[in-house]
Amino acid sequence: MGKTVYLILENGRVFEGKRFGLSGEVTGEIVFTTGMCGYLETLTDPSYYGQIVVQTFPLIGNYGVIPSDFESTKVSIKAYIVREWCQEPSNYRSEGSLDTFFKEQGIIGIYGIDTRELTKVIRESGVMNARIADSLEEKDKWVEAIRDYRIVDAVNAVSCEQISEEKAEKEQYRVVLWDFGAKQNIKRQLLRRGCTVITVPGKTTAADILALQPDGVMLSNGPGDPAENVGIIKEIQKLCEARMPIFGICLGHQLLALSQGGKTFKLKYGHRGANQPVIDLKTRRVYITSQNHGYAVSGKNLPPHIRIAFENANDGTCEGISYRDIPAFSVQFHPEAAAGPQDTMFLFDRFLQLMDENSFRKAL
Ligand SMILES: NC(=O)CC[C@H](N)C(=O)O
Repeated sequence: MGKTVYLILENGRVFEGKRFGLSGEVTGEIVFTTGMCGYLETLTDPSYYGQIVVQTFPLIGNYGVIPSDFESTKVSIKAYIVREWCQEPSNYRSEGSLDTFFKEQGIIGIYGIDTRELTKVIRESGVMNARIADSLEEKDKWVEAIRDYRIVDAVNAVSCEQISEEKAEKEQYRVVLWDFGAKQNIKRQLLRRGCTVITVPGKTTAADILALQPDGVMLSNGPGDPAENVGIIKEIQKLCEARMPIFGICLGHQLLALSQGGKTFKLKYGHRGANQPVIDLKTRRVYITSQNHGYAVSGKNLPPHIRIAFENANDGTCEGISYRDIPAFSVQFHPEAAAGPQDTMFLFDRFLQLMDENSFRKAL
């Protein structure tokens, strides 16, 4: 711990820091999140698969490691970059420090870097790749080599392998959670509302899902470029043709739009944090949301049956869609929060209403 280590950016910039967690060298896509708390939810969000995550908030690790705050069972990030990490966390729920946790999970950590300067570079140049190296001897080689790094086959890398079911205390609905790298708080919010949740792997077909006779399908968040999931997009299209009630979140929102003729594009540096304002275009009310995404659905040339329902108040990008001719809606932000504001939790209740209005299973 504390050994000098270098962060080499694709644009040639180098930052020097100190090690914690696992030793070793790694390449990844470097992104920053502005969340001031919730580092455990960030670390265990499978959507960060393949990425080197930078925290702009300087004090990290202060309340230790608390497994009940995890959003998945493992850490999918490539590496973690912080200004300062707390070596003696203080919290009755803590089960250890980040250093120990990173060694168990096989994660490389760097501290002592000017994360605000690093964030400014990413904001100005745009998202890029980076390499964590023990020396600068091969810097020029790596600056060239890391340009080719891409996050591919991401959903398969993080999705569950088997179907599993968790019963609600008082079952009112049966919902399939299509796991593209789902955050656990999506399942918790469904269970809390009387939904028995059947979690299925990313590679599941529409026919398999329909055979489970759900009242609705939740399309989960997840990592990578949405457009690479050609097979899943086709299966979602079949669910829409069967008029299955659908609620999509983040990657699920993007895949649903792609299945309905929409397009996605990569943002300059993404939206990641817990203070992203979105406008409900029907009520003009602004909600503060939790977000973690590098792609967005294009608001241009949308097919006529797709209506933008939420817009990002900072940059005007699409943050939510409702569909005119199918029982479906989706949002780019995270209504389940974890971490972040819970202003938009009501969307889970809107999903229950959608299932009531379309009573799919009862119609079978
Ligand atoms: N959290 C997510 O679901 C992210 C969606 C997608 N991988 C993106 O980066 O835009």
